[in-house]
Amino acid sequence: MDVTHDMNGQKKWMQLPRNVVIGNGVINEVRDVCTDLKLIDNALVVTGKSTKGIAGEIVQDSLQDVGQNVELVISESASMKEVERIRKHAIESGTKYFLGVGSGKTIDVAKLAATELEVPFISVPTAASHDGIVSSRASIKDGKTTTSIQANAPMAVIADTEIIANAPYRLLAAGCGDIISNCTAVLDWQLASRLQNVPFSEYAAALASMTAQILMDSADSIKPELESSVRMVVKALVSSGVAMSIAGSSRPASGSEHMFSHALDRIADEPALHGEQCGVGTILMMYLHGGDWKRISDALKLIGAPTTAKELGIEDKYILEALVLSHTIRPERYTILGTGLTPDAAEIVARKTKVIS
Ligand SMILES: NC(=O)C1=CN([C@@H]2O[C@H](COP(=O)(O)OP(=O)(O)OC[C@H]3O[C@@H](n4cnc5c(N)ncnc54)[C@H](OP(=O)(O)O)[C@@H]3O)[C@@H](O)[C@H]2O)C=CC1
Ligand SMILES: O=C(CO)COP(=O)(O)O
Ligand SMILES: [Zn+2]
Repeated sequence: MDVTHDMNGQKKWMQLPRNVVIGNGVINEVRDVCTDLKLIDNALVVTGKSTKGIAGEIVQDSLQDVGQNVELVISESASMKEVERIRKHAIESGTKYFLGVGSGKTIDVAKLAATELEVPFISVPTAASHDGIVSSRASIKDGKTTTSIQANAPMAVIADTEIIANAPYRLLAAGCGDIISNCTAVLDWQLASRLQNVPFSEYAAALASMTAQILMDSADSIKPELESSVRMVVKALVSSGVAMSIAGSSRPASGSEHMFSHALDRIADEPALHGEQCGVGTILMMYLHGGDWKRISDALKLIGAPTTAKELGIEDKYILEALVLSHTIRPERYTILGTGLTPDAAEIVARKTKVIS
């Protein structure tokens, strides 16, 4: 079946970005892209504290240069309260479209505020840390709880490879972890389709898993400060985002390994980056699937992404607790975790895969 469903299983339109611009210096093409999309006035740039100076102000200035009214607002968290604050700001200033310029949190807040106001949204990532830069999903965090919400996909994605190559390499390596996690997400989806007859899209699943395989095959060419690496990762993130749009859910890119990451977000004192945790979660869940978990671990190592609790900066006890908690995170999403792991089973998987020692 290859129709798109929302979270309630109702049919809805498949949303894809219209323009995807990837390359060196393409931040200077933001205004041309906006003109092409007939977005000619009253923009709201949502950016982050550090990314304001890296890209937010460049976008604001270049749109002002062509006579647009552009406001800029800094977003510091991805909470619902923050979405509400920015939505109100947009209403008061007559915003006609949003640009999310920055990292994952910033893009999610801008994406959801734009969805609620039913105005276009343009994604301008300054890091390739996960596939939310292109997807029709927004992750909202309230306290320690993360909620994944269906939103409108960006109308355009403008990824400047020079800016992204200059971002801390840790963010790009995390993006690779998020892509590699498609391996177990697709296995979980196939399992749920066989056991519970959940809606399954062959096209979305094939695209998501092929994207992860290509990246793993090229793992030794992903290096810091290399624009060619950034291009490869951004294209893979776009493919993952498209797979989610085809599916109408995050199923092709989020399974048990993401549940493990969401569990860590809830319990760890200082969680690591989303993509880093998903990468380690993929090693663990591939072991549970009886698959080649070592290949996952080797690819992450080649890229320079964490493969152990120590490298994540998370205590072993939280890894074990998260493994036991993971199946409760999203009970409606059937995965290899089934009804859950016992504490002793969690310890075996974590030790065998060398995630803890
Ligand atoms: N919508 C979706 O489908 C998905 C959403 N998510 C969500 O995204 C968030 C995680 O996003 P992630 O990007 O990993 O982390 P963050 O959004 O937490 O960003 C990490 C840090 O990187 C900084 N940064 C970004 N770009 C640069 C740059 N070029 N140079 C220097 N610093 C930079 C940010 O600065 P600044 O302070 O300016 O922001 C921020 O401090 C979570 O809330 C997660 O739930 C995750 C996966 C999918
Ligand atoms: O992170 C995602 C895909 O990589 C989105 O998944 P969630 O639905 O788990 O938030
Ligand atoms: Zn993810």
